[in-house]
Amino acid sequence: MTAIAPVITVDGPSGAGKGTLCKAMAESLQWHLLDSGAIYRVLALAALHHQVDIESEEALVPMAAHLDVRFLSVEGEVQVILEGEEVTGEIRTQEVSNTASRVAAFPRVREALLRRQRAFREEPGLIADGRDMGTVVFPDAPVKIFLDASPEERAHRRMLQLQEKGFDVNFDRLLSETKERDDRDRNRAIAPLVPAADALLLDSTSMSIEQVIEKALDYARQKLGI
Ligand SMILES: Nc1ncnc2c1ncn2[C@@H]1O[C@H](COP(=O)(O)OP(=O)(O)O)[C@@H](O)[C@H]1O
Ligand SMILES: Nc1ccn([C@@H]2O[C@H](COP(=O)(O)OP(=O)(O)O)[C@@H](O)[C@H]2O)c(=O)n1
Repeated sequence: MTAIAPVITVDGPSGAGKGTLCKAMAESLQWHLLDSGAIYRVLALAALHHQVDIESEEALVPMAAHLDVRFLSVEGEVQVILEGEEVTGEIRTQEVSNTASRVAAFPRVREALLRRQRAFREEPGLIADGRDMGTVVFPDAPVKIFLDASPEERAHRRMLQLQEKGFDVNFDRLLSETKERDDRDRNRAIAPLVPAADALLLDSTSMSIEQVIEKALDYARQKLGI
């Protein structure tokens, strides 16, 4: 019997620090990384580029099934390529964030992306970042973490992050869009944002990045016996 590669799932709302934590864990353990949100973002961008109706599940499903996306690792950073074009920065705009959470609410769109996400599971292991990694995509993962923080703290982090990238942002608007997106992610009928029953809950509101990484790595090593 072939052993299946282990997975560490990290789910949580926008700005909780999932991407930062997953990157650090992948580097520390030398494991593969799946940024599932980037796949939903790329689908959203493709729909916007091709002027596909983002309210139409019918139109989105074939796009999701045939999405021409590649993730390239260049000097430790992941580049996102859609239909041959580099879109790493473009998928992080507020418009794409909001569109991503709309297209992600359609059951058949999610279904069409499942196999693609599971294909990232390879030896020596995978760190999977998203909303439903521990509940739907990798329910048998031996290590599950649900990372959270207050909406205000998350919007503040996202504001600093966007400002650093040169975007002009307004805190109040960011906070209301963050809350709106969380509500949509938490209340959708399919794969809602909810901690898996066996997930470690980590509230990072008053924790530094280093503290979060240390706590998560200690937990994962202890669970995996490595
Ligand atoms: N514990 C923390 N304290 C302060 N800032 C943080 C913390 N964790 C992450 N950040 C910062 O917050 C921003 C959003 O983090 P990110 O990892 O992209 O979140 P997510 O992937 O959950 O949306 C980044 O700029 C990151 O550096
Ligand atoms: N596994 C996932 C990952 C993302 N998503 C959707 O994709 C959107 C963007 O995800 P993301 O992880 O890139 O968002 P941030 O946490 O970076 O803000 C989310 O708001 C979700 O609606 C999802 O539904 N399921």
